[in-house]
Amino acid sequence: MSVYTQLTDDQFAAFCQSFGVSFARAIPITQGIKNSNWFIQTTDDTDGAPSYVFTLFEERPPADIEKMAVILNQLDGKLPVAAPLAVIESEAARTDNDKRYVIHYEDKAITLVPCLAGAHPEQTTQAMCHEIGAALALLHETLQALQPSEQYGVPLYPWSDVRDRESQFMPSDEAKLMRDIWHAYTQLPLATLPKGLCHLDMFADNTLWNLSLNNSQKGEARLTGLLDFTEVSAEHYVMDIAITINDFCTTWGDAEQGESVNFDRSKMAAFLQGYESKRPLGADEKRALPVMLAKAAVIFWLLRLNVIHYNRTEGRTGDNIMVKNPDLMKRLSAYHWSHVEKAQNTVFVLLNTHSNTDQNNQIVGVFSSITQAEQAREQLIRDQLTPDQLSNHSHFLIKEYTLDQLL
Ligand SMILES: Nc1ncnc2c1ncn2[C@@H]1O[C@H](COP(=O)(O)OP(=O)(O)O)[C@@H](O)[C@H]1O
Ligand SMILES: N[C@@H](CCOP(=O)(O)O)C(=O)O
Repeated sequence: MSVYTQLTDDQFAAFCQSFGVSFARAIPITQGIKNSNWFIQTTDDTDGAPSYVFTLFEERPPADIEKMAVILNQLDGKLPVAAPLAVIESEAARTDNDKRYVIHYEDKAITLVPCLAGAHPEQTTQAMCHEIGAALALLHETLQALQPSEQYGVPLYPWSDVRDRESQFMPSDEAKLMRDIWHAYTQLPLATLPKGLCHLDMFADNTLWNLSLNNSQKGEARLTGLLDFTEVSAEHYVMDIAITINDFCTTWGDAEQGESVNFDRSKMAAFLQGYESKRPLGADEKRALPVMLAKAAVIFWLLRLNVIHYNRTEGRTGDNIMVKNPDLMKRLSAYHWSHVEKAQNTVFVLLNTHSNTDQNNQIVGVFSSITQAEQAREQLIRDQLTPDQLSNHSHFLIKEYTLDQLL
């Protein structure tokens, strides 16, 4: 559980009053690792269910949280988000265009948002991956209205500083893995990949779903909440896609399960289908995805090491501090990187098995991806064959080779 700052009931009551809410009880929230969160019951909550969530932002400065409030208001009505309540101002202070959503406590921002229904999923299904894919695409599209995006997003965290600090203490193979992935990322066409406001932390535990037994059995869990917009920044959409895929499409094992990390490629296909139902991906985004998946896992490997670093240096200890296991993200990075390396060492050879010039198969072309080889085969068939020959083109074969097989 993460509650870093302790507040008295009198403080809660006064802060809630600023938002026009009559405080009855604060219940610490057990999830979350960045901020202090409480469910708030009001004096009108006779059934005991809390109406609001009170957040004290431990890291982000109040100016960033004001930006987050604008973003949430932009998404409100399109996606299931909890937009912050406005501060009740005196008549003299209030102007229509000047609503405030944040109050301050010791230079930290506080917001009060409606409590959304639903629960965090312990497991995901293909249908849920499809739905979150569509929701993320809608988020990307909707936030395009806020321009220039850099002005609405918070600055990206300086992950390369964390990498430099942490990689000094890593075994050399882990530091090499991180370095190789980072290098491959810098080789992507970063200047031209589409960019805009991204959530950057859309993990399953930042989403809420209607998971009633009936719905789960029928595979009909519905998305009821998108949470934690503190990291929204201008970034490549494909990075946001990779971050979300990494969590939704992976089954994370705990210590008893040997900290296993099982990535499910059919869930990823469902996610991408959902995403593309709202925003089709460009060919360059698709090509970048395997490296982005590895880079996204590296970022969260570093993020978790960074939380441990700050807990240590700031003396934050105790039962109410939750940490997430960096090693799981390290394993996911290694898994994705092994796919990138395999793809880098694999070629797809298009062969004409009915060649007139030789008894052997004739090599028509060598391609770095199966898609390119298939496109070339289709083009060849369209260019060379008459319509009645089209049905019989099975002599064009595509074979997969590793580079060392060709030497
Ligand atoms: N509007 C909300 N409705 C319901 N639950 C919420 C809401 N906001 C936050 N929570 C709960 O609080 C937890 C922590 O919130 P989050 O914003 O993820 O905190 P942190 O930034 O510390 O990670 C969430 O995982 C969720 O369980
Ligand atoms: N989702 C991240 C870290 C941020 O945690 P949150 O609970 O504050 O969303 C992770 O899993 O490492």
